[in-house]
Amino acid sequence: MSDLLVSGGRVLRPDLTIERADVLIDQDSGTIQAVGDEARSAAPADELDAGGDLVIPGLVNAHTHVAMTLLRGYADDKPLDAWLQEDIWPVEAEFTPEDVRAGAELGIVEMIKSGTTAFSDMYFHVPEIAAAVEDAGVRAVLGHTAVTVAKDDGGARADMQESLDVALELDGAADGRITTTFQPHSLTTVGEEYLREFVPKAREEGLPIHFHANETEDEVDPLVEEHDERPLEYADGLDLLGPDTFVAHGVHVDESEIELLAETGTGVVHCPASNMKLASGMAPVQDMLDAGVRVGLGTDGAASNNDLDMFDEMRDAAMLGKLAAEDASAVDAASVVEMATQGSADLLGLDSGRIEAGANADLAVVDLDAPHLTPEHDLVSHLAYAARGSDVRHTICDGQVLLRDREVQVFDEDAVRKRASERARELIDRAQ
Ligand SMILES: CSC[C@H]1O[C@@H](n2cnc3c(O)ncnc32)[C@H](O)[C@@H]1O
Ligand SMILES: [Zn+2]
Repeated sequence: MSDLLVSGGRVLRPDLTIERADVLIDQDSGTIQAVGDEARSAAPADELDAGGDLVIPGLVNAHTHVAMTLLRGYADDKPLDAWLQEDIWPVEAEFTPEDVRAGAELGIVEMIKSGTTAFSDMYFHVPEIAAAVEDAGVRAVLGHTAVTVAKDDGGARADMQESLDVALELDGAADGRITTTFQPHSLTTVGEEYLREFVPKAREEGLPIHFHANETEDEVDPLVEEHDERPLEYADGLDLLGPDTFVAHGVHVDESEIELLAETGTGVVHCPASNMKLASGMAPVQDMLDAGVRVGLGTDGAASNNDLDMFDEMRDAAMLGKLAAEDASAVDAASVVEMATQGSADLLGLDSGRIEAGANADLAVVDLDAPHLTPEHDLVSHLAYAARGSDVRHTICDGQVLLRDREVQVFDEDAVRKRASERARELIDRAQ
């Protein structure tokens, strides 16, 4: 048996208490074998020093478009609809499979370096993203995102079918590190007739569903006008809601929709940075938590954030949650740490996000030896408000060391950056 000992650190336990403990990992099964006294192994095959550090569950980015790293800083300071229609979609039409691979590798390197071990993605050329995930050793929930607007019937049906096919083909890839979702892009960009035809097929196949919902008022208002019901009521009528569904954003949800989310067990991925940058609005996160809605956290793509750092996202979620509730006690530090770990992992169906024997060995080790993390009154507060992705010293996923003393082990970081820069430049040249 091959084992790995993470030694000398303080460990964030599932109840958010902190304990001085070693963590023993079974690398063959990729799970945590023991935490604390039982973890002291006579001669582990490998050891990671966590002296003075905080060992936390690997962060889980529950909604992104990883290859959009190529568009970081390309189009800023516009609202969602204009940003997509005028800037993003015209360039995305030029993406080649190689571009998606280069963007995915860059995004994965960024996530590994900032302690994220799993992500849920919506994009196209998905086999390229899967190949990057396989090589990197991270976990991912992938899928092909279908859009039917501005397509003829044949093109629209082919796109919906591709979303089903990709989800069925890639489920379980990379030794089980890849799982999948069926992905209509949103309730306004996929026509009702296509949802009526394909959602039952996805349900029959037992596929989880991931889509954008209630992101902006400009999206909600025409849906209410057309269907004479709230967007999530419309979605429920199409069998889109349920415990196997998670929606991205959920900004403009009214009380009845919050109740519906809670009743149906539908998850919401809160994306605070993107919602602020595109001026989409403030999600009522504390109201959703109070109502028992399952809430996770995501960065959205790097073109609307503009990074994939989940520490930033925790801080943004706490800050924006207070503003939305007009209550400084709303969306507190513990809530955002839970959202970024167990909350997101739960939505994605992963046994990650908690440091406990039997769970997936997905961990990040945070170096606390920094002025901005001094003094140490409350380490959960530090995770939410003060720590940065660059404080991550080691990252482990599925029992394998992906980042050791801030060095990426699985990719040549410089080569990934160079390739992504070149591809991004050529892509923009082609699009103009
Ligand atoms: C067709 S692949 C996925 C699609 O989603 C686009 N996208 C990126 N960010 C958002 C967002 O906040 N709301 C809706 N759609 C978004 C991305 O550019 C791809 O085209
Ligand atoms: Zn998105």
